[in-house]
Amino acid sequence: MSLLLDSVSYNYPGSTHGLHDVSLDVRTGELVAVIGPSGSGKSTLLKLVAGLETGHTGRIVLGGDDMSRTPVHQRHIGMVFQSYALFPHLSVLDNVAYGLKLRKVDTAERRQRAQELLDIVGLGDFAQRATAQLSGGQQQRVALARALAIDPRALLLDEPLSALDASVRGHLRDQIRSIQQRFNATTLLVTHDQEEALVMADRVAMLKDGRLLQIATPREIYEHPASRAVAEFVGLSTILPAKVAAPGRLDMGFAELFAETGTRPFGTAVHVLVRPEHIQPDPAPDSVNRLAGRTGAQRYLGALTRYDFDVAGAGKPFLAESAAPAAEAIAIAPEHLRLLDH
Ligand SMILES: Nc1ncnc2c1ncn2[C@@H]1O[C@H](COP(=O)(O)OP(=O)(O)OP(=O)(O)O)[C@@H](O)[C@H]1O
Repeated sequence: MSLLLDSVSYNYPGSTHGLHDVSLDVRTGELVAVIGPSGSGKSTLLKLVAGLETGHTGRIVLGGDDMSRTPVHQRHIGMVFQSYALFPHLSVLDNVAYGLKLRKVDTAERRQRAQELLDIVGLGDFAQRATAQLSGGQQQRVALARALAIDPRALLLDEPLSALDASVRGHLRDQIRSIQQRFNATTLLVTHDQEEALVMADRVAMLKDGRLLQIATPREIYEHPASRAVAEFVGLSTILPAKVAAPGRLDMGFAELFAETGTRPFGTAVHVLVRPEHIQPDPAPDSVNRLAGRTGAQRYLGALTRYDFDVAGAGKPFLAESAAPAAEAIAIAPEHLRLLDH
């Protein structure tokens, strides 16, 4: 079932904060990750889709039905939040069966369905436990089973992994993704963890100040960010100002570099984005876009070393990653200098 937001705007009462003219579509079975800095409107977007906040303008359409005036419980949406929010006085099984009870599904059927879902999330043997006896990761899996038990029209995940430690998070990330795909659940996932977004999502939507800056596949948003704000938020990079000096040539102030300048006229001011993995250490002396300098701070990451490389006059170091840091020069292939117009 597809989910469409069409020019959705919302202000919290007495405030200018909220969402501003956000349009996006989530296709049936698609997982769209919503990212953005703190206060950018991620949770607000989810609450509007869920119906927990009301009074927006524009349309929220689920499977062809405009939900804008539909109360929370009639939207038939599954939700998983950061805080596990399980009912502590109910067993694991009864937690999962809860939504079915509200929908008046008979006892035998809802117990069977809840047990099936617990099996799917790998907690089949925990049905009779109290929720307090579960780890954080297990509680989040119960929350996911509970959200899916009602056969929801859409699934909303609000930072479902952020309270968990890194080792559990990585594993659960894969598990949630595979269950989401198995159920073909149309899903919005809010996360502040951009790696989580890139790994899990079919597409990533970036919000800032209540506005949608870009929605694109993980690869597209990483390799072709629509603006400086997106480039700075998604992945590591070095971003420097430059001017078009001639077709295919950039004046960086400290050097002239070859780059794909497109149809931009002479003198156009741009910013140049370079990803760490695109910086080649110690190129041949006659290499294109060779920059001499010296290595600064280094962080050993196992297979790779991440390091700063200082080029005189650049104003800030280039952030690079390679098996070994550069000794005296780096080079950046012209196609890896990404020009940002705003
Ligand atoms: N109940 C509220 N009343 C007034 N303003 C609010 C309310 N809830 C959130 N806001 C404001 O709306 C904006 C968007 O908040 P929201 O919680 O959606 O951001 P977020 O991207 O989810 O942030 P975070 O990553 O910190 O959770 C922020 O400026 C926030 O201060």
